[in-house]
Amino acid sequence: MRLVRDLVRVRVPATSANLGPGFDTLGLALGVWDEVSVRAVAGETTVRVTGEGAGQLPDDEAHLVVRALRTGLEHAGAPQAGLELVCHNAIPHGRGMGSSAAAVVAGLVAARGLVSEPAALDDDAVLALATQIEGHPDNAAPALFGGATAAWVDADGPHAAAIPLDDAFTPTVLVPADQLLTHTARAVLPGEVPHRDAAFNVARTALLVLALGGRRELLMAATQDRLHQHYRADAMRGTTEAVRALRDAGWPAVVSGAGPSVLVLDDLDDRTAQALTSHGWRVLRPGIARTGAYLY
Ligand SMILES: Nc1ncnc2c1ncn2[C@@H]1O[C@H](COP(=O)(O)OP(=O)(O)O)[C@@H](O)[C@H]1O
Ligand SMILES: N[C@@H](CCOP(=O)(O)O)C(=O)O
Repeated sequence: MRLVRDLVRVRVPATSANLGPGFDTLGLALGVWDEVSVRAVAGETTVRVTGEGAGQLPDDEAHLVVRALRTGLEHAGAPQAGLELVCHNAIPHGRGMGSSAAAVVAGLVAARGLVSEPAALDDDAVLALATQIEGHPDNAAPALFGGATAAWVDADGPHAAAIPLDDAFTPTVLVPADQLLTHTARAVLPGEVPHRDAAFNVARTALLVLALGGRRELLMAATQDRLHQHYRADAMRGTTEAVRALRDAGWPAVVSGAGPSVLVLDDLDDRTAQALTSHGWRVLRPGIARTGAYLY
């Protein structure tokens, strides 16, 4: 295996995981995109970042996209080289919009673009490596494939399947000012949950697949959760309050990923959006990314 290109560019979408009941399983690709260009060079690795994370991320081998790229090159049996990265980031960090999965998928897909036998880094391989790095497949799957996905892990590794999405489906994302890192939000989850809560979520997750396909009357019932949101409530009080108020008003709101953003599985009305903006929330109507990461 060798490197056949010295410059590749990748785009990768934001993702919202869980969608309420589908903890570590369901995910949705959103139309907010990070762009990374990668040049293989003789010198040492450098990273330039604009947009989200500028001035806060490592500018060397410690950068997450570089680490994922190295993992991809190693998996493909390709030689390592110095790397010159330019990252234009639009996905907010530490907000539950899958920025880390996007960075990992960007690095792995960039590695695919650089090597002589890209099949060594086909979608199965990228999903497996991204899941290893992330620890769960629910963001990596929609970041890679686009649309809505159900992801699961078997003895032979992670898999994903597309969930049919109603064409008229328009999500809204509410982004707070504060970050909450995913590993912090995962640390508060219990090791075990009551059987009745597991059964509760199984029912809602099944309903949600129907609701996403067009059975919108099921959306409120389908977005209930007992596996993660209430355990995390104290770590994101503003989010918990916003989800509760929105649901009381009839909006299918859930915590986006591990939070603290809120995902509303509908097109929020302007008046409510303005009220939230005046309380410090950024209101995004990103649309759905129907395709996942791609080289361009
Ligand atoms: N585009 C990026 N480039 C480099 N590192 C990133 C990028 N996006 C995220 N990260 C790293 O991942 C962290 C956020 O990941 P995480 O806590 O999983 O939150 P989320 O994925 O929900 O945004 C950031 O603080 C940063 O260390
Ligand atoms: N299933 C994960 C999803 C984390 O998503 P992120 O966008 O917050 O990284 C979890 O709930 O921990």
